[in-house]
Amino acid sequence: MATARQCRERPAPTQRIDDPRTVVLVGLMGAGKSCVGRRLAARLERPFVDTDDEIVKAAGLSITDIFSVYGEAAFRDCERKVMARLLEGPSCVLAAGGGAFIAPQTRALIRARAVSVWLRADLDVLVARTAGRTHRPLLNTGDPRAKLKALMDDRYPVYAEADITVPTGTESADRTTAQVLEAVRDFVTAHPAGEAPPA
Ligand SMILES: Nc1ncnc2c1ncn2[C@@H]1O[C@H](COP(=O)(O)OP(=O)(O)OP(=O)(O)O)[C@@H](O)[C@H]1O
Ligand SMILES: O=C(O)C1=C[C@@H](O)[C@@H](O)[C@H](O)C1
Ligand SMILES: [Mg+2]
Repeated sequence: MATARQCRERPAPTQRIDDPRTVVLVGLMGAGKSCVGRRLAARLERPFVDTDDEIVKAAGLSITDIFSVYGEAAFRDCERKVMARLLEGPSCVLAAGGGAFIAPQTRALIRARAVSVWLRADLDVLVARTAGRTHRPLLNTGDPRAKLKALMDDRYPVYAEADITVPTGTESADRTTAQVLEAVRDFVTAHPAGEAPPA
């Protein structure tokens, strides 16, 4: 079963990839963008940056408070600006917020400057991984499963535009990280930086 403990496993050996692009992880809440992103950064010996943390720092408020005080539209505005700043900065592993890739201008920037990885999980996995946590305002409803299902229907066709898709389920976070690492290595070999992104 997926548990928070899996994020504290001992990291595997480092394995750098000689490619200047930032690796951006996208996917729904609970997909593992933060958990796998942190591990991937350690393995690639790159800085790890989490968009949600950067938004909290910039706003001086928790995500829950940004939603409740200013509303979701203001949060999305902040998210777009923070993503643009991070994508202009030094190469890193970037855990995007769950909705970041849905904004067309953010998606275009990611496509131009980064390698994107969709962590694709099914509904049961997402429900299990997000259960009992209160820091995700979109899921603080009477029926988080229904909300996740609605978001899947809206967003999965968009996440599918990512350069790479890695399925994630009941395997360990280390295992997912290893799969992402291998997929990124294959992608940058097939599509070197400086070439036009694949159609
Ligand atoms: N194979 C796995 N890969 C990633 N996370 C896993 C895995 N197995 C279990 N988990 C657990 O699932 C949870 C994933 O949560 P995480 O915060 O990383 O998701 P997220 O995609 O960053 O969500 P959000 O969009 O809300 O920030 C963590 O508690 C992690 O320990
Ligand atoms: O999927 C989303 O829209 C969100 C995901 C989180 O990462 C946060 O960015 C916020 O809770 C909204
Ligand atoms: Mg996260």
